[in-house]
Amino acid sequence: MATPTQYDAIVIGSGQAGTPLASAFTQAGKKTALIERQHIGGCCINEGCTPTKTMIASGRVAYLTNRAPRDYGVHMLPEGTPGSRLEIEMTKIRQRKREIVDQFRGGSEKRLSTAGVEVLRGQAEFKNHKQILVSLDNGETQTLTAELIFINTGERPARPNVPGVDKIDLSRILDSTSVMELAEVPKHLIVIGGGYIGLEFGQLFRRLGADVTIIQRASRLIPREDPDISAAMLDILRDDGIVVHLSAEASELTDSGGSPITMHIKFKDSRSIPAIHGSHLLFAGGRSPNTERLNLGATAVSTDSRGHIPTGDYLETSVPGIYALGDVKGGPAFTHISYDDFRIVRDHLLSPPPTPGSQQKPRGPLSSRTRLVPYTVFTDPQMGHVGLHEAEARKQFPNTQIKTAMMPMTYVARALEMDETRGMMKAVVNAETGEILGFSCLGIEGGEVMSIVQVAMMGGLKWWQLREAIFAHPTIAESLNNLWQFLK
Ligand SMILES: Cc1cc2nc3c(=O)[nH]c(=O)nc-3n(C[C@H](O)[C@H](O)[C@H](O)COP(=O)(O)OP(=O)(O)OC[C@H]3O[C@@H](n4cnc5c(N)ncnc54)[C@H](O)[C@@H]3O)c2cc1C
Ligand SMILES: NC(=O)c1ccc[n+]([C@@H]2O[C@H](COP(=O)([O-])OP(=O)(O)OC[C@H]3O[C@@H](n4cnc5c(N)ncnc54)[C@H](O)[C@@H]3O)[C@@H](O)[C@H]2O)c1
Repeated sequence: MATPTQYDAIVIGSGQAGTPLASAFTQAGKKTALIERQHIGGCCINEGCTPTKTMIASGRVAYLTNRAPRDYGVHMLPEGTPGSRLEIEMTKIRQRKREIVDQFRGGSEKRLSTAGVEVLRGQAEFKNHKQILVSLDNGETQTLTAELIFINTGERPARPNVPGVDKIDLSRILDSTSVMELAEVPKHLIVIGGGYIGLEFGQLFRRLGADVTIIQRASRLIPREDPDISAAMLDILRDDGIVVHLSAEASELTDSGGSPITMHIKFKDSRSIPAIHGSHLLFAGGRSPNTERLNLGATAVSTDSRGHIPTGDYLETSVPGIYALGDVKGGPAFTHISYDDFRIVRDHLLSPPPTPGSQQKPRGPLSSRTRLVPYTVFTDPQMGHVGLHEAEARKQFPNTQIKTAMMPMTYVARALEMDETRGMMKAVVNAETGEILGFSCLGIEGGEVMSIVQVAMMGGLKWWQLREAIFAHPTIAESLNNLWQFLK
């Protein structure tokens, strides 16, 4: 048997943490191997954030084009004549998406090559807690060994588990990756799952002209969010013409009659509706971790009931020297959190970059437990959130007076001027100290508004300092002066 090749560090998976980590280790003079079985850059660049947000940009143009004559007095002539209607060129939308993905992936590949990282293309699995076997794409195998091993293998779409799904033509059953490769707009897209993926794609395809029905098992959409936000999101999607069934599950799928997909729906209460018919089914019911092919049984690395790898505050697994970063550790499943996992590991195992003018680290000791977690759902309007939701704050601080401020976007001058008044803002504060504990903005540019409050939270500003801050007029940000009048 060939002697294993010795490295200082092995990174499995070229996700949002593994890619910069491999570069940082190599640049620190450590012999590092990065093993990737599919695309450099992982999910975000290839199948997640980048392609979805590129296509969602087309959806917004379609939305505004539809509203242009009615709401903004903007006309494209000739109009009102037979044949004047919005036409969607799905292949052009898809091509734009492919080009942006290629550009972003190429950038990642170039950065790795410039850093001098040794990239192995193939599938990695553990032989023991210090050795990795790689089944290379060229059919050969290679064994590597290192004192430090980093798992950044991410997640993949969970398989649809609806009875009858195996009888449906496979080209009609889509996940978050294949739905972006459609050459035509589906006639009627049935979306299973009312989480971020279901909402972003459901709204996109509605805007491109599809009938869309969302079937959500939970009693509300985006159930991890504040109930007030979920309710406002439901209003927005219904206003867009999307049919939403809550507390509902597909009980059976059949391929019958003129429609390719017939779905029978079971509600948690006594409601019943006739079967619905769709042209395509998008399964957006969650994601599963890529751990089952890692042969973790050859190590003592623990996994939870769903296959995620739990870690400590500094991302070490149950085995010293083996770390897990990104979605594979069980969330929060966001690109910027995976990237921050890279920062945490870098700062603990390599020297952190110096902070100009100070001996201190930029954020104090980095840890996955103490960080603020912001995120944005790219529906339109966006839903940006940072920190605690009201219920979380009340649970975490039972003996503290918690107050909330809720303001509809109809109170925001800039939103009125733009005729984009759907949604609301909600802030959660410690009423005794003035500390801002959490903030959500479901509204036009909600992600950007949230980021302003995030920076205020990072700087320890009290809510009244935002009330008195001078913001340029008329920005959406200036509504952070007015929000606090609703505090109770
Ligand atoms: C449709 C969609 C939209 C999204 N939109 C957003 C968004 O707008 N904003 C946001 O913050 N997040 C978004 N996300 C989530 C985001 O993409 C992930 O949180 C992010 O990519 C972090 O992933 P990661 O670093 O854990 O690993 P990943 O990016 O998933 O990379 C893991 C890599 O490991 C490789 N791999 C797996 N197993 C092995 C093995 N055994 N051997 C070798 N290689 C292996 C895989 O091929 C993959 O390249 C979205 C996700 C989806 C699906
Ligand atoms: N903008 C962003 O940041 C963004 C966008 C997309 C995805 N993501 C990340 O990807 C993760 C996965 O997203 P997701 O939307 O797939 O998962 P999710 O877990 O957020 O939502 C899935 C939803 O589907 C429902 N569901 C599951 N099985 C069902 C069934 N059989 N019938 C009806 N409903 C069912 C669940 O109740 C749940 O609300 C997110 O949690 C997020 O971290 C982020």
